[in-house]
Amino acid sequence: MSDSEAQPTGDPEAGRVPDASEASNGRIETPAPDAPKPGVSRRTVLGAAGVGIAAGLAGGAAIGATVGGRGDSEPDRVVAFRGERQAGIVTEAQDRLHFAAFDVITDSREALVDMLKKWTVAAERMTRGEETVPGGATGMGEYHPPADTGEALGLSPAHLTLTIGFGPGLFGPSASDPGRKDRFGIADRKPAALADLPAFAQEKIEPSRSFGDICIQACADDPQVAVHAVRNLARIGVGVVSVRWSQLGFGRTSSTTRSQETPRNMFGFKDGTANIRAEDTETLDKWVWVAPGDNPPAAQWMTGGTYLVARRIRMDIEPWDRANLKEQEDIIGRTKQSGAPLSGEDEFDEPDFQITSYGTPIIPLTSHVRLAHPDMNNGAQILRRGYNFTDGSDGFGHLDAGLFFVAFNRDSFKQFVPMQHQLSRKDAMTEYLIPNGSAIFAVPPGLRPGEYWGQRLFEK
Ligand SMILES: C=CC1=C(C)c2cc3[nH]c(cc4nc(cc5[nH]c(cc1n2)c(C)c5CCC(=O)O)C(CCC(=O)O)=C4C)c(C)c3C=C
Ligand SMILES: [Fe+2]
Repeated sequence: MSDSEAQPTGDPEAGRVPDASEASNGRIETPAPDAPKPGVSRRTVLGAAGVGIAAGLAGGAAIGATVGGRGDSEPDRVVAFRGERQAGIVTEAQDRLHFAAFDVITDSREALVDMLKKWTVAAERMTRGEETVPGGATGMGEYHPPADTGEALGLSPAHLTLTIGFGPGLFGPSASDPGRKDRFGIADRKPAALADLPAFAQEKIEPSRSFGDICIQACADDPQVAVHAVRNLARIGVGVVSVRWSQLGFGRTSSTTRSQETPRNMFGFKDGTANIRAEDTETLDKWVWVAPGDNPPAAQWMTGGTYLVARRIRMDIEPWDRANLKEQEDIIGRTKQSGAPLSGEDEFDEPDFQITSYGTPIIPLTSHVRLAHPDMNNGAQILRRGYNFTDGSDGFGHLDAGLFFVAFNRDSFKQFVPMQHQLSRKDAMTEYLIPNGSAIFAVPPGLRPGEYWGQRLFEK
């Protein structure tokens, strides 16, 4: 975050976020002229400025958007904010998550759109490792609350991605508020696939951990960068939105590019082996991205987008830890050491569900991988992008640990929902799981230059 941009001044207008009246034709003009160019971290500019070569450096760098949208080869760790898709979906999964769901607390469409414009400016800046506004943390004068909270000053952009989604409640009645009106005149623009998730067997959904009108998924390789981003968006949104619930995640439980090692979940098993990857473009088109034919003209704003399902799944790790290794492996359907299916030898071997031993399937009928596999789900696939969590203990001697499950799919009611029904009824792992948070959001496509978050939804 920039000290170099800070222009110490007593002028309260200096570096403030432009408001809606300043944006011509709804376009957001994002980069401050003196801001580091994409691809140049705050730290780089700071160092370079010290020897007087900042301008040359800033002019020469480019965004490091690789196939997963993340520039691992770039030392500066910036993921492109704009593009055909929102970042944070096929972007190589970062190590940390701060996910926040907001209630919209105003009935004013103008106030909501104004906030979305401000959010866009701040979000794009933060993904570049900049303050929400130039000089926001310390450069706005002594007598004004800083426009950036400051805890990311000096930190790398850390591959921060900010992904926005809109919940069913934004469009009128929903599970969180069944009596709600169409406050923003957008009910006709609600896609059919943006409906509340049904109840599933064995879950204990807590409304205070569920639903939401808008979500922000902040992923980064530094937890402080992700938390700073959500905190500052919440601060900018005061009076328009309030945080309904949020979740921190500390270790990814999926891989989203072929170059990533498969991580492990809180059961100690490799998780993400059979996930869809950024490189699987045909599979993504089939199972993740919304196509023009999926929606009527009023909901075309979702074309190129996807639907995000979030589930907070507490894992009963203490009883799990007392289960023997064979029992654990039979529940998952893969070996703990290598992650290979019980029918194979290597992690990436295709599971063979036909093989039996003494008449019993080697991959048990109640195993997780069998029941979640496309063969058992009419071919359906989903892109998983979840995180581990531990939120202290429950007061009864157990860790409140689990998996914050995030999945992206083209139509949750044809993909996630039937899969989840099957798992919650038959999966042996269910005995160790307590899903207690649940939400669905429509995630629009990425932004073109000058667009703001939600523009295609709110502007006809
Ligand atoms: C409804 C969808 C799914 C939920 C909810 C879910 C929860 C969940 N999963 C694990 C651990 C593993 N899952 C694995 C594979 C896997 N899981 C799902 C779907 C849901 N999981 C799918 C579609 C798949 C892939 C199936 C396939 O095609 O083979 C695995 C195996 C490794 C891997 O492929 O990722 C593990 C391990 C936990 C712990 C959990 C809830 C807490
Ligand atoms: Fe799973």
